[in-house]
Amino acid sequence: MAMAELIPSSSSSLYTKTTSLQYSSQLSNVLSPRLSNQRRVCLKPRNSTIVCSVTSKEVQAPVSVKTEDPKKKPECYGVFCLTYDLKAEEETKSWKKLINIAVSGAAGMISNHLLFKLASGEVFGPDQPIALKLLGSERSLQALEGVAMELEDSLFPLLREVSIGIDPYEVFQDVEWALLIGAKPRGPGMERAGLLDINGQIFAEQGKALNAVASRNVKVMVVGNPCNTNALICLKNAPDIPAKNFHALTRLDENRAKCQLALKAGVFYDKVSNVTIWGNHSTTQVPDFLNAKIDGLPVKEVIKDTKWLEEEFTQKVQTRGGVLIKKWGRSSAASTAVSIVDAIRSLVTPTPEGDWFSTGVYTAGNPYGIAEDIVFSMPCRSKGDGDYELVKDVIFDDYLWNRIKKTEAELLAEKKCVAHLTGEGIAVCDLPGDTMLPGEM
Ligand SMILES: NC(=O)c1ccc[n+]([C@@H]2O[C@H](COP(=O)([O-])OP(=O)(O)OC[C@H]3O[C@@H](n4cnc5c(N)ncnc54)[C@H](O)[C@@H]3O)[C@@H](O)[C@H]2O)c1
Repeated sequence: MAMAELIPSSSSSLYTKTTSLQYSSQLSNVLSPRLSNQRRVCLKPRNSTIVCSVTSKEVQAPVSVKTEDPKKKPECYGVFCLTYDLKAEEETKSWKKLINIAVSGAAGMISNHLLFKLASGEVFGPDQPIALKLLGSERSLQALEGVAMELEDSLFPLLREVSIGIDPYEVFQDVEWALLIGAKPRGPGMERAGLLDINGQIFAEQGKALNAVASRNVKVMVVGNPCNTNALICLKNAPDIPAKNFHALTRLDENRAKCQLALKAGVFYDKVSNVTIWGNHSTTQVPDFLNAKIDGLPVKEVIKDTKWLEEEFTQKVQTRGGVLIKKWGRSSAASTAVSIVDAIRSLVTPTPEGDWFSTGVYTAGNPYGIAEDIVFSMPCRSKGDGDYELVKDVIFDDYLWNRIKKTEAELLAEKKCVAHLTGEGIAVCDLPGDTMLPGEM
């Protein structure tokens, strides 16, 4: 028999808490309305509290979720306010322990693709139940509710909890993964330095929040641009979390590079491996064709057109995002979400023998001679435990090394621009040219 209580929180608002109920036998009912003898009703009068109620033959219990003061505890949403006896479910289905995943910018375009992939089991596997903690901005709070409604209506069996909020200190509580997508786009006439500052502040605050309330082994994937330097700011503000746990997303660039190499070689893209993106997620990024392979052979043995590799290929990958915006009228969202999935899966599944993947990571003790104390995309391998190691057996030639130095110089300059956000003194911003982010015009 199910029961629900309406519990006043310490503040003026009310939160729904359905307490440790004998809900396990009714789980499938909730997830599968065809079988259900329950009915859930949610009402949100204009400018007021969302009121949900669950009714069944046995239960008539009001369930309430407030929205009045957005700076409060993250809300459980609708059907996700019901709690179930997960233990019984785990026993029957051999499910793993629930993991908490925070997604910021959850009402944005990338998240609109990503959240449904996460909830479907495509990312963490069909035996991994998840809780989604959605962080939005004040402006996007209502849209966040819309996202939560779509998640409800999708009836994902693995999605056990959804909560929404705008305070990272609330939303990041106990999270094991933090996918930091939310950021401000560069407005017309805004300098890159301005973007670094405005978004840097977001990531400084979120770093502090992660440090205060997240799992001590949280893995952080920074997507919001400029993502390398945002990741640096974030990790500097989270001193109690290993710096190694922070990533800047460069997997989309790797995927784009693989596609272009496949196209030129006339092979299907699954034949392309060992592609590294070195450096910054900007137009100084270096897609490495020297170490990449096609069908197990060095790219340069398959594509003999060095001019194409050095000029066209490199430039195509670097500017792909901008070209796509011109065609689409908006920046890449679906392929970015796919690349976030790829990036996470690369950390939670063992890397195939002989291959590697690119991710922007903290350069502490790197074997290549790249400047320390920045976030730089490099080749990595993982045992599938969420951790990674840098690949040692890569080669460099003058072309590759000169390009790496250029992207390194950009990241060192960006770092100086945000010194006020990393606790390293006064910011001095002298960027070597106003490079575009791949997602910009
Ligand atoms: N690293 C990459 O490969 C890559 C690729 C594409 C886009 N991006 C970047 O990802 C970011 C998001 O892109 P999008 O297309 O989803 O943008 P979007 O504008 O559709 O969504 C961004 C969302 O973030 C929210 N937001 C803003 N500030 C926030 C904050 N402080 N906390 C939480 N949420 C906040 C906004 O309200 C909005 O809903 C951008 O910075 C974009 O440049 C990175």
